[in-house]
Amino acid sequence: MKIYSRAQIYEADKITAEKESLPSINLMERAGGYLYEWVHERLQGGKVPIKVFCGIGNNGGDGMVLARYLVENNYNVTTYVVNYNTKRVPDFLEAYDRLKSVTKNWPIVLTEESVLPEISPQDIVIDAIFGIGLNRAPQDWVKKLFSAINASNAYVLSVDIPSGMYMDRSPEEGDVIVLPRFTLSFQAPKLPFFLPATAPFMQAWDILDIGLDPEYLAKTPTDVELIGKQEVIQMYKSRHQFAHKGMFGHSLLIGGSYGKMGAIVLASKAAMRAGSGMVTAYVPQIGVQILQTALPEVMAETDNFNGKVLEEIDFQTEANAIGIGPGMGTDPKTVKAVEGFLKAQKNPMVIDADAINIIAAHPALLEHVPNLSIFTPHLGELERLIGTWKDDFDRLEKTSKFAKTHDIIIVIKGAHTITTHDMKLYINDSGNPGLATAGSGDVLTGVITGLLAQGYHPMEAALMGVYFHGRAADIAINQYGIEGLMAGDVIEFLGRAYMDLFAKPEEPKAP
Ligand SMILES: NC(=O)C1=CN([C@@H]2O[C@H](COP(=O)(O)OP(=O)(O)OC[C@H]3O[C@@H](n4cnc5c(N)ncnc54)[C@H](OP(=O)(O)O)[C@@H]3O)[C@@H](O)[C@H]2O)[C@@H](O)CC1
Ligand SMILES: Nc1ncnc2c1ncn2[C@@H]1O[C@H](COP(=O)(O)OP(=O)(O)O)[C@@H](O)[C@H]1O
Ligand SMILES: [K+]
Repeated sequence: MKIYSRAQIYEADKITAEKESLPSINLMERAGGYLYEWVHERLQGGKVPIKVFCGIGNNGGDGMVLARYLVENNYNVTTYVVNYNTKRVPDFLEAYDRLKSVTKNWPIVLTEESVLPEISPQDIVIDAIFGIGLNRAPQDWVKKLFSAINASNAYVLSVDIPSGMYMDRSPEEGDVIVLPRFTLSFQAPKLPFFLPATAPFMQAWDILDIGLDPEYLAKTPTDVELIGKQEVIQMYKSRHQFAHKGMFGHSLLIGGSYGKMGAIVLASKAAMRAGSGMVTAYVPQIGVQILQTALPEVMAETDNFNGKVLEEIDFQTEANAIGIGPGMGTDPKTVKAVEGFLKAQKNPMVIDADAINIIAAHPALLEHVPNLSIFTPHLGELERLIGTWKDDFDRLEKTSKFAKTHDIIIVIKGAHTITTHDMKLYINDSGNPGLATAGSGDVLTGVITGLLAQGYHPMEAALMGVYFHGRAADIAINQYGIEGLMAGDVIEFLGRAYMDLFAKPEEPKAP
């Protein structure tokens, strides 16, 4: 699914109005109408007090249209104009007039001088104060209103985006954002819905299709995409009946050290479950027995030393894809081995954990990393690789520039893992906090390596791998719960994640 920028949303709005030869207020009427349908479906005429807070821009206009529908349908509504600016926009004014024409209870105008209204926990609050147009810090009295809404314990429904949330920067000290129970966003999700500093405000949300011009939406390329089941289905290649293991590639997982063999065991097993025809693990001698006992399906290769860490990386396996890093450590002998290894590589590979740390500490090695290699850092590893950042948006910009400069793919792991290549961002839509457990990153490395070995393009392997990893965890928590989930369980559910691609949605239960 495409995620549009603010400029693209405004453009879509303009083009839709032009194409339909309708005044832009009609789009606002449509948006407000859909908001009303959503609310009405849930309240069914109930007399709960509804407080609609409207700004003076188009977001406020949407709120005004909703308020008018609520008034016309005899709901118990009080409407407020949060008059934060003298520049009331024309469509807002029109919607405001239309509301005033249907009721004697005109909206209450709030300014800096006003006493803010009491909001009780039984109220429903509609937050239509700021939408995607917020571009500077609101005045203190407006922030006080946001705080009062948040402190009220009322059910808060935000229109389009929680007021106070910016489209292009994370909150800073002193910023206040409305914390809604639900957000109804128009047409498509927005980037901040997925970023660590702002996603916690999006506890629950849905998209309202307000009919922006489908042609414009379809043909406009976006810098950001959301990757879910539909996108992964397009990349998936099914197997034919006469397939044999030689057709699905040989994965080589390099890593492990004394006390950290589990990481490479997990990665190797995950590569098998992801469908790699064969898997070999290249580990220090100390780890061979552990690996062979844990995973009879996986072959082992080892170095010619007898230490606790890898001291050389020299293998016979003719691998279709290599994943390096899990449990490997950063011993100086291993660093030397990685240097030698990287200089000999030509094909894209998966670079994780200590392999990232080694490259971060020896940036000259980057020039030997094959193009389109996939780095899978968590935020700590990413910072070592690219340096610090100001906020979530700055991190995305710096990471995508770094990936572009070195022609690599970077998978930024987190609650919403974001993959970047060629200045584009791909946000993953699967996964849950059950994955916040030791070893789940190692599993991801194995899955991506296994997909790469099967001949998927590195971008497909990265996006599909991240999706399947998260989806497997989503299915697994039905059995293990979020707290109970372990990395090894995710591997056991990878097959189910594949099957789920084509699973029919459950039939609704008979009444
Ligand atoms: N486009 C679409 O497809 C559709 C959009 N729709 C709706 O429109 C919403 C976007 O509307 P919007 O552009 O009018 O912006 P909104 O958030 O209402 O802010 C109003 C203005 O406030 C100003 N301002 C900013 N920060 C400020 C501050 N701190 N303190 C004081 N003032 C501040 C700033 O103007 P400025 O003063 O910078 O000129 C800004 O323009 C969108 O979220 C959705 O709900 C739907 O109707 C249907 C289709
Ligand atoms: N709250 C969360 N929601 C969804 N996925 C998560 C969450 N926390 C962690 N993950 C995922 O779990 C994995 C953790 O990887 P990593 O930090 O490398 O763990 P480890 O080093 O223990 O293997 C990543 O794929 C990350 O995206
Ligand atoms: K809002």
